[in-house]
Amino acid sequence: MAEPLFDRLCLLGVGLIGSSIARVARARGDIARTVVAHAKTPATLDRVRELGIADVVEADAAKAVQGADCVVFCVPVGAYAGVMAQVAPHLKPGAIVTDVGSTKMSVYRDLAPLTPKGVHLVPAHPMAGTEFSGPDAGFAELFQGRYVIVTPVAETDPAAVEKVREMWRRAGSMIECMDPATHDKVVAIVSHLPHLLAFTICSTADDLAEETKEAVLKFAASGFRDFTRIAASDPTMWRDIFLNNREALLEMLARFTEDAQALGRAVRWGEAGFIEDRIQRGRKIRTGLIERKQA
Ligand SMILES: NC(=O)c1ccc[n+]([C@@H]2O[C@H](COP(=O)([O-])OP(=O)(O)OC[C@H]3O[C@@H](n4cnc5c(N)ncnc54)[C@H](O)[C@@H]3O)[C@@H](O)[C@H]2O)c1
Ligand SMILES: O=C(O)C(=O)C[C@]1(C(=O)O)C=C[C@@H](O)C=C1
Repeated sequence: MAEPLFDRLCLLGVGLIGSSIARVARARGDIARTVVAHAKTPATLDRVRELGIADVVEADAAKAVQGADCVVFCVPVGAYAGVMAQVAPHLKPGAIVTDVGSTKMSVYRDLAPLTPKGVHLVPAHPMAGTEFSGPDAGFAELFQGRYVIVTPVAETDPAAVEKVREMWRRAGSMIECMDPATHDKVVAIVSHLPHLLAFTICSTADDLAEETKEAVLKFAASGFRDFTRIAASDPTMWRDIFLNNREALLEMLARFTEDAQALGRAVRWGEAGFIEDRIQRGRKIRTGLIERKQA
């Protein structure tokens, strides 16, 4: 087995993503010698102890980061600045601070000004997840075969970037580097807008059920069900994502609205060719995704 990459890895937040990192680190043994886990609530801390997925479980964030050579923010992106304010004075000189947050410009905005000199900030985002949250939801294979986007900037230390890349390689992921603004645009269309649509379609169906006093959802077959899986995601996490990728999300929503209206217009005027073309494009994207997965 290769030497562990880190002596002490500290996870701030042990929900779906943090607990999956803890599990893969434990399963492999070559990511960290010691895994320290910090969470906000006593219930989560107790559960992490029961699950036995970390070597040290620490209620105090400042104590948790002490001596860690890598600290991973695994909390909702809206909590970053507050957590960093607690831990910054206690970070080891030369330590790497990385994260798993779904937005990346906000990470620079919230963490960079508080990061002590000599500590390396290397933001990252695993493109892997589920609709479940909390420490029980995690699993060691979550990152297997999935992309992780790392978003260094010109000043980022290349050696620190390489260590973060290697951590994700060992977790089974494929790594791509991207600038933070491009990242936020890409995820706005492939992740944030689909969630916004899913939350909205469920609310609309719910309103309709109230208006018609009919159990609309009783008749939901697999099309609507697919939306409800996404809509079951954690409210705090998604509130924070929407508010911290506001510009890119609103831009994609505006484009989507225009395109949806164009399709609506085609339906109104019976433009069969236009309608069929849109459906064909959807099928092509689905087929392409499946082919890429099999390749
Ligand atoms: N769920 C996904 O599919 C997914 C995928 C990729 C990235 N992410 C990102 O990963 C991060 C974590 O998401 P998750 O799905 O693991 O969420 P989660 O709700 O399962 O876990 C969040 C954890 O953070 C803790 N926490 C919240 N506020 C805190 C605070 N102020 N101080 C300390 N701990 C705090 C919670 O107690 C919990 O342990 C988010 O930033 C999210 O954007 C999520
Ligand atoms: O699979 C899911 O349920 C997810 O929502 C995962 C998903 C995504 O949209 O693809 C959600 C947010 C993350 O930042 C990355 C991945």
